[in-house]
Amino acid sequence: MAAAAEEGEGVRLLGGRMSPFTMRARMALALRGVEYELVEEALHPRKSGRLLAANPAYGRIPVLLLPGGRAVCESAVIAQYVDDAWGGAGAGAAILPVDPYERAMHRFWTAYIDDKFWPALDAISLAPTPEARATATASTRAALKLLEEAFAARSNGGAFFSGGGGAASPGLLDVALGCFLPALWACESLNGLRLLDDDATPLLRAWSARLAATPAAMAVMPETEEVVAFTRFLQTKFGVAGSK
Ligand SMILES: N[C@@H](CCC(=O)N[C@@H](CS)C(=O)NCC(=O)O)C(=O)O
Repeated sequence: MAAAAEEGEGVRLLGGRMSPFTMRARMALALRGVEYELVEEALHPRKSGRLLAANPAYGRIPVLLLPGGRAVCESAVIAQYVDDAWGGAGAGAAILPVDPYERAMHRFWTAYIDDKFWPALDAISLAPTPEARATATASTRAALKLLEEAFAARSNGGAFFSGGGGAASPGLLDVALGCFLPALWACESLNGLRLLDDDATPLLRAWSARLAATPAAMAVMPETEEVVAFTRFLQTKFGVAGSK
């Protein structure tokens, strides 16, 4: 394991096992070989004082708590912090590419995933009407199409978005999109859809299977059935009728 960024008590991650953003942070920690404790935060019926103190800006999980009490919030920021803080001897492969343009591309597409792809995917299962569900499905497919093109451009024929001429380790963009795979598979199952398939998104479909088979993903991705049950719970909570 890589040495912790600071001396003292261990690294902790405030998060939730079913939270995709927590999965993103956990995959980054695993890729860098960082030892940490996952502290499960119950967001309902109210958030803990610990979470609100650690993330007063958003009050959201995940939050990385460093020895000494400092906190890093926002999953993409956490992934990049982990990359910066736990490099060096004994660390796992780098999460961001070395090339400045590729680094910029990883950050750009990570923001796109959070701003466009995830809200569209999330809206499919939580849509209040069949029309809204159809609109969200079309937006999700359009986003995946762009991400398919991004994969072709960034992977350079390699196994992951991180490309690098055959580099076999996932990077920022892999964990940024990969953390939503369990939700995507659950959405497919709940709504009788294929979102990743060999016709529209052959590269992403193959990538998704490769990423899910990595130790970093296997350690944190819940079974699809668990995510289906969690989505049904959310549908009930928000008073939304499922499509099946
Ligand atoms: N942009 C944030 C999103 C985090 C997020 O939405 N977390 C959810 C759980 S998956 C949460 O804390 N929800 C509670 C809330 O929004 O109040 C990140 O990347 O970390």
